[in-house]
Amino acid sequence: MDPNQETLAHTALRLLAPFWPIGVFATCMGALSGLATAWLLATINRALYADGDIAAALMWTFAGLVTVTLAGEIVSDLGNSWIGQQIIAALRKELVAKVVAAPIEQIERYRAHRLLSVLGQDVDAVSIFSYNFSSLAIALAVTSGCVLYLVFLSPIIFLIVAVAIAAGVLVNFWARKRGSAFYEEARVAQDEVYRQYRAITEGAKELRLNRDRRRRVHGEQLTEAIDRIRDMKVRAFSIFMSANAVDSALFFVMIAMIIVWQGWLGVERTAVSGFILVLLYLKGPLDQALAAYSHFVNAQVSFRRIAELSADFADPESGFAAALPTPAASGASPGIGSIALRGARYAFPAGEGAEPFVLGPIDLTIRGGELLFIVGENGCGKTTLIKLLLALYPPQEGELLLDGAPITAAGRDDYRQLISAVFFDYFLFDDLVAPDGDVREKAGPYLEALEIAHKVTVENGRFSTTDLSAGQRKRLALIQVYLEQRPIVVFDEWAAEQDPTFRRVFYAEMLPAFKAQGKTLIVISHDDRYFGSADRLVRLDKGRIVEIVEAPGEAPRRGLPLQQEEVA
Ligand SMILES: Nc1ncnc2c1ncn2[C@@H]1O[C@H](COP(=O)(O)OP(=O)(O)OP(=O)(O)O)[C@@H](O)[C@H]1O
Repeated sequence: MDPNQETLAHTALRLLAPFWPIGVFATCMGALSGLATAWLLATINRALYADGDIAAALMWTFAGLVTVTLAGEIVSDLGNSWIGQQIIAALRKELVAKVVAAPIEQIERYRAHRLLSVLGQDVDAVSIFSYNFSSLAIALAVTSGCVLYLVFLSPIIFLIVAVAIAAGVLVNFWARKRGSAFYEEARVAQDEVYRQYRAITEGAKELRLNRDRRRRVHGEQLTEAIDRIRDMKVRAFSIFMSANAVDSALFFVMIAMIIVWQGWLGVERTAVSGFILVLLYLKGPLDQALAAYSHFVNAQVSFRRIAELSADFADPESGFAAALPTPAASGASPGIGSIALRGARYAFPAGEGAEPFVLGPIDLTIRGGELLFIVGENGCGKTTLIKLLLALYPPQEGELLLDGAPITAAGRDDYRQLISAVFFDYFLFDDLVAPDGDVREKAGPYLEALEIAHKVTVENGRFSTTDLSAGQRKRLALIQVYLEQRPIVVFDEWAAEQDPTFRRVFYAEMLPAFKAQGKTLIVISHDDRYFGSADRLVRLDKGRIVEIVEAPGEAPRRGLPLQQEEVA
């Protein structure tokens, strides 16, 4: 295992640290309850053998011990459950914080379905264990109290009990090893289930149109993965249930041995009945503890996944402190001088049997206030280039400069706050965030101008609906860009879903209007009809800049294919 990865125990202790006083108190109360239970059983045993009437003092002892037992159990139960929930909440927050602060390439590599599977299912598995933790803690406390009483009653009989306990521990150790392997396999199948959940929700339309694919996704891939989880969990449960059965058998064999050997061992009858009373009482808490144990093994498997995610996302991007104000929030955003890539190169990791895609080396200076189009065939690297320009991917070689100064790792997040973007695979947030003022008032004129005011209003800072056509949804994404008032604006094929009229409005009116405000515009486009609207056009091919055309609207073609060195 990776040494950086924490074990379940380490993490539990780390997360438990802030609550240790309550934890110690709850555990002490549980132990007190355990001791009181043992004492209670001893009192009952004595009362059974008492001559004549039971003394009032004994009754008071009985009542007092019942009160202590119940109070201890309740306090311990509440305390441990509360701490369990605190730990789960802390774990959730810690993981979410790591994902939010992780470099974008890390999230892309990890894949959404695996991420959701860990954040959902694995955290839930640990959570279920934490619910059971209090019963486990109480059972252990009660058992410890009872064991003390048993040693006091008869050390010789206790030896038999100790041998049986040791045998039980060995059986459970074996069960854990076998059961854990099955839980592990079930966990692998769970990733596949989450992958297919995305397919049946996000690919719902396609699945309705293609019966063969539907059969494959539903009837084969998903069903097989679900069945595999069921089979593996049933096998794990069978192992744990078999271990429980062996433990129960050991338990009754132990009682039989005590009864049969009592004469030979020369133990008093009160001690024998005390033993049997305590052991029969203990059966309940022990069964509870064993049930919690299978949840514990499952939680351990899930926790390994959580630890892997934690380790994978261990290096946050710097400058992510939530308290930092967004630079653009401090008033109207000033224009920028230039953004430049110098010898910048970015390569994706090679896929199986495929050459890795390499962008660069790129030398490109974008002047402040210009309208730059990035064009080229599918897969030539346009989106990768803007991810470099947006500091979403750090260049593996070369550098990104703003006004001539390199953007360091620490400055990346600040730099990104200068940019508004609508990506091709954008996410439409239904709430609006603006640096200042009332978003309702501010968004109104844009809703009108974008011709969606009859469909959408802004209520309490949110769009009243986002159930719109693809083109209309993209117009809503544009409203966020208007409200952000940032000096750099990036559009990745924004107009792809727009009707011809609105496409023209975008290129002929909206882009020039942004430019008139002094914004620097980077636009990825396949709309060659409108390439003439650009101040400059950069053409990419296979990850390299092959052409830069100045004022493409002024002449049919002024640019010539360039050598890479000439492109700066
Ligand atoms: N996350 C990724 N992992 C590995 N390779 C990737 C990844 N994203 C993109 N690529 C590769 O990088 C190449 C460039 O992709 P990019 O999205 O930059 O192209 P593009 O020019 O924007 O294409 P399009 O016009 O289709 O949007 C692609 O050929 C693809 O194989």
